[in-house]
Amino acid sequence: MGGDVGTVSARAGGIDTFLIGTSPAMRGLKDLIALVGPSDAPVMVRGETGTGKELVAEALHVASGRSGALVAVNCAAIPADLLESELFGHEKGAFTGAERRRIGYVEQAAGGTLFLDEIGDMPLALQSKLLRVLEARQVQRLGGSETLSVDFRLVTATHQSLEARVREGKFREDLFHRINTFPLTVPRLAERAQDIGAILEHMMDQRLRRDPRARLPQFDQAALRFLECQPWTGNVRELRSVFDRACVLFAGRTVGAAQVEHNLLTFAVPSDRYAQGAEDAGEMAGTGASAGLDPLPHLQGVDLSGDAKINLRTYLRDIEVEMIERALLAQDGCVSQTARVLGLQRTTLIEKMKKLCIRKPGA
Ligand SMILES: Nc1ncnc2c1ncn2[C@@H]1O[C@H](COP(=O)(O)OP(=O)(O)OP(=O)(O)O)[C@@H](O)[C@H]1O
Repeated sequence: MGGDVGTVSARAGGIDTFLIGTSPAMRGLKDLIALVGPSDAPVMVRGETGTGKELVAEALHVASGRSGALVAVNCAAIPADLLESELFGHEKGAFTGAERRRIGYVEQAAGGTLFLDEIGDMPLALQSKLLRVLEARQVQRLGGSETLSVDFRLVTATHQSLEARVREGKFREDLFHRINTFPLTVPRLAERAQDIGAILEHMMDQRLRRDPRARLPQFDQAALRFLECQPWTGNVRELRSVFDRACVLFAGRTVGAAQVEHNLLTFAVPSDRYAQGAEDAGEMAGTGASAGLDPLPHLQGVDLSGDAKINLRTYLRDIEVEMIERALLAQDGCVSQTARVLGLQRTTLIEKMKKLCIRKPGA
């Protein structure tokens, strides 16, 4: 979908083919979709931005078994003065510029589903009209005298608190109750982090379908664990942009936790992408200094060519201490999370902390 409005034709396969995830949070959501999908009652999909509310609307349409179209309208993206005629249609000559009859989205959704995204942004005057249409199941085009019966299933979505909009006088309470028969909340990505691997695979499949010769990045286990520990304030949309970045920066290569941290979560071009001569990351690690590449962060300023001696064991221990301390800080002192981020068993991390005299932050 995307954009202001779209008509979506039914997808082949069930909802599991596009609404990805088998975590308990996603399973709960899919069970509810299967339960309320076939009923005619209005559904309100809630959830933070980028959680997949539009996909849930699509899943509800598929689960409804309705043969008509899914018509998706983003109420925030259409200028307020146009929204009314876009939704309800108009007759020729209804207003200046109405050169021909227009069938509105409500009519287009007959026998199918009308998805009103960002319903909280709908102007108050239009809210009254929508309520009338929902109550009467009839619509009148602007400038028209005919009353048309319409049979559509309403799904709405919002990322804002409609209760707060009602309190502020910006959303009609009667409409709120009318459309809130089945509220469904799409969980944040951080609440279903275990689905990240499957969602990434799905994104890879989508890319391969578009371009069968695409060279895709491969996320290793440590990279996946690292991704699973992120806050994901932009939810799946943010994950998609990390994936898109990986497709450019690590096409056909393996992505580890360090690349995720340094190049994907905070955008930075990996040094071997703009240096000459390095063929892969392993080669870069081995020859970085001599090939004129940027050295790995911990080797910056270290001169291995002169007489200076380095105690490798002490050097590595310092790196280990620094990594553990930084990870503990980033994970608010949570040892289990820190162990996951570092790819260690919890007990191994505790042993290392004892041995290296590392305390939890604030302890
Ligand atoms: N469970 C999922 N499986 C696969 N892709 C997903 C999933 N959830 C979301 N996405 C993808 O994440 C992106 C954002 O999803 P979507 O537009 O549905 O979010 P939204 O909640 O409607 O966001 P907004 O509130 O900003 O409109 C889309 O590219 C969508 O395909």
